[in-house]
Amino acid sequence: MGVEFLKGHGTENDFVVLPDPEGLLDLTVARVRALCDRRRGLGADGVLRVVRPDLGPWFMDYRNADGSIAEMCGNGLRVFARYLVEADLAPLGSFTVGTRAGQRDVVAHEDGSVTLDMGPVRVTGASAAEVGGQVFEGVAVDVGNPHLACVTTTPVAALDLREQPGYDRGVFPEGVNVEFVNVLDEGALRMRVHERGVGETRSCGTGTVAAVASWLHGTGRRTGKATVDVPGGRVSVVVEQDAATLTGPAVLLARGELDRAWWDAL
Ligand SMILES: N[C@@H](CCC[C@H](N)C(=O)O)C(=O)O
Repeated sequence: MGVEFLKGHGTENDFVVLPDPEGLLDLTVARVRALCDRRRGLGADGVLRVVRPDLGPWFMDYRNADGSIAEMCGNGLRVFARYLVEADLAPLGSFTVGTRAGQRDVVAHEDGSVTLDMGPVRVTGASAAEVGGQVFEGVAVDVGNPHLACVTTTPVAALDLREQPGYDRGVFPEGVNVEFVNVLDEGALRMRVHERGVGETRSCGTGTVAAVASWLHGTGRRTGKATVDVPGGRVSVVVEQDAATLTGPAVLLARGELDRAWWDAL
């Protein structure tokens, strides 16, 4: 028997989903890297292992494409929730999923979109990123995982994000996801992101929440809402005093089996 997989994406942030309810898969760094490689594997920004410890809530075991572990993934959690519903493992509507950042309530809608409780969002201080010699002032934002969200008037489309943006390793010892944000209008943002453990991606759900928190912070507010346009589509974010929600699409596009010999040889 091969290893069951599905492929999905949320605003083109794409994932390999590995159903593994009993936690039997040995998901090594080498296997994650091979799965995510766009030439020698299926290709993805990350892996979502679907496990159910002790028959409690389903748990999203998220890995970045380089094999590193991250606390939370907003786009991945929408895809994860969509998989649970399509596999009849969770109902349409509300249920809870465990993540390394804590339990998250999700609402799977009939149209395929998913709304996530993103937990509390905290702006923890000022910092800066550097791209091509240009310095971008921003703020550190904790969305369960670390972000440096920089609101700028430089058009984000003009940035070369092929390399890791420079950042202060003293502020972000575990690495950081870096967002560049343009304000299009009140409540309408555009964002590009360089993700820790991946590189530039077409979207980052936690990053969009950080972007909205950063924009609000810069205008003297702690709460508010915005749409965020990313290269892969659009999501909606609401930031409240001690909570935030993220709504956006979740797509499953393929399912199949990994060749067992390929998997075992990794
Ligand atoms: N793409 C994700 C974030 C994935 C984790 C991130 N790269 C990290 O290392 O923190 C999202 O949609 O939130």
